[in-house]
Amino acid sequence: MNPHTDMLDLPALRQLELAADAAGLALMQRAADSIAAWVQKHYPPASRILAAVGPGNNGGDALFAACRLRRAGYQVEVLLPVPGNAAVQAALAEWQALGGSVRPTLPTGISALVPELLLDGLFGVGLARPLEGEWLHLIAQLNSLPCRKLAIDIPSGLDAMRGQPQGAALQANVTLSFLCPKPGLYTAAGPDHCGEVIIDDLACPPTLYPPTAGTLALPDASVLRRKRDSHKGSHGVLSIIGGAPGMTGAALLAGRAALAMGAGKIFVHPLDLALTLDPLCPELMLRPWQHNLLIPENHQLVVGPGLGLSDQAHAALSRALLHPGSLLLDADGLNLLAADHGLQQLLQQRSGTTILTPHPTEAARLLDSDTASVQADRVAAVRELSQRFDCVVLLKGCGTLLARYGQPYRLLTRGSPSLAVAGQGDVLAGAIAALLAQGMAPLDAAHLAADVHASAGEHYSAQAGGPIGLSCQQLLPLMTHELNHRVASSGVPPF
Ligand SMILES: NC(=O)C1=CN([C@@H]2O[C@H](COP(=O)(O)OP(=O)(O)OC[C@H]3O[C@@H](n4cnc5c(N)ncnc54)[C@H](OP(=O)(O)O)[C@@H]3O)[C@@H](O)[C@H]2O)[C@@H](O)CC1
Ligand SMILES: [K+]
Repeated sequence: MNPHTDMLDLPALRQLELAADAAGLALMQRAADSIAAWVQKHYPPASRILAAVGPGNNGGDALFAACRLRRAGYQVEVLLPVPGNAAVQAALAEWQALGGSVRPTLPTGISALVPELLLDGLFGVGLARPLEGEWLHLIAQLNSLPCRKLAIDIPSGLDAMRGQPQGAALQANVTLSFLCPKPGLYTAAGPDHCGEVIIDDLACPPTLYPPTAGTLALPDASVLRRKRDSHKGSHGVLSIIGGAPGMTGAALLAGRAALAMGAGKIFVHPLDLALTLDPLCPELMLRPWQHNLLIPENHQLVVGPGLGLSDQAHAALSRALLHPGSLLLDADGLNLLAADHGLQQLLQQRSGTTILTPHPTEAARLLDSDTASVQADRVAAVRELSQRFDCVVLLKGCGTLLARYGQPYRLLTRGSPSLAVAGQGDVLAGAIAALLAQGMAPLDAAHLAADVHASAGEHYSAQAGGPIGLSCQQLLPLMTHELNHRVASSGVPPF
């Protein structure tokens, strides 16, 4: 267990808290120390701080931190809307012994009292249901304060495991989270509510942690290191089936991305018979799809970019599912699969690994569900898909998730809205297949390719001054650069 990258399910997190309590670790005091240390690092003494204290231990963290900050000379106000639990009462006794008072509400029009920093300690991982009534009003009031906001453990109102606001959620600039990362900080609406995320393990010994459920740790890229004594055949072969009339660009983009990510040889089999050359990327070998097309076993096969839903597309997918090597299904490859139990049976009989790369709506079709339900619990959705289809699954969207049944799920912390444009799914499919072709294990290939893709999107935003206007052609060189960098910095450093 690495407490900075590994994640627990909620029952396991509760188990850890109990174990720490039994070991006499006084985690709440450590949490308060951590909050006070962060404030002292960023704000000079005498700064105005407002601590919003909720009814549970999250409130206890905030109020004990308020005591430390008052002692250190800060001007601290405490907002305590309801009487809290025993921990809050203990903190309150200390606060009152220091001469502090509390206010139950925020006055409206509080311009005289605007703090420089809000400590958000209303709710943490104990949020048990959607917020209602006065709590909604209070979150709105706090969000409208023109000051920076530090969320304690998790922005109040945000579901720590799912990343969804429950009625409303605090909009933080920084989130200081304890013991281990929580998936809700990084997926769905989490990143838009958390700001910068800092993990403090509170010096809790790794031996106390229960088994992990998921991880933020990235796969090692050293398997992609190249020998000087290598040739194009050393770097794998892949075939792409897709590119129906009107959608030929999708298959070409997948092929170009595979080239940018280092695949040795790339065949594109468009369903549009008129497409025989990519003039911008003549390295791609275009062989229009025919019903008797035979894909050699050693080819990594991608089916879906621009495939369409025609009878011909269906025939291409049926045949592809018999491919003995690994197979990646994307876009209409997934939509055809979702709509046909016969194809699903063929998938279950496959001997090679299959990777599914749905966006949330495609995932919903595969699960006979709807997009909102998938987004409401993205971790559950990706795990269920990987179990139901016995595949490696990559669920796109903010905080991309990956799962293979029986292994900890993986979660990407990187990403950029620059990638929310046409063609990026095709690029990602080609990129994953390229890493498979070069010998990476399927889950690692999908994970590393997605992270390189996400990082390249971040680099674009930084270079272009914002996320608008990214084309696939602009992204590919950034991906190549990022991948080379990952490989060069992997494994044992060279002399
Ligand atoms: N334990 C430890 O070792 C450590 C814990 N730590 C800290 O504790 C936090 C977890 O504390 P926690 O379990 O007390 O839960 P917390 O988030 O404060 O809220 C629970 C309270 O909220 C209430 N409530 C819930 N939903 C509600 C709603 N919709 N609307 C209104 N009320 C609602 C709920 O009431 P009830 O559901 O019982 O009615 C209960 O009163 C964690 O995030 C971290 O900050 C750290 O110090 C490290 C060590
Ligand atoms: K909070």
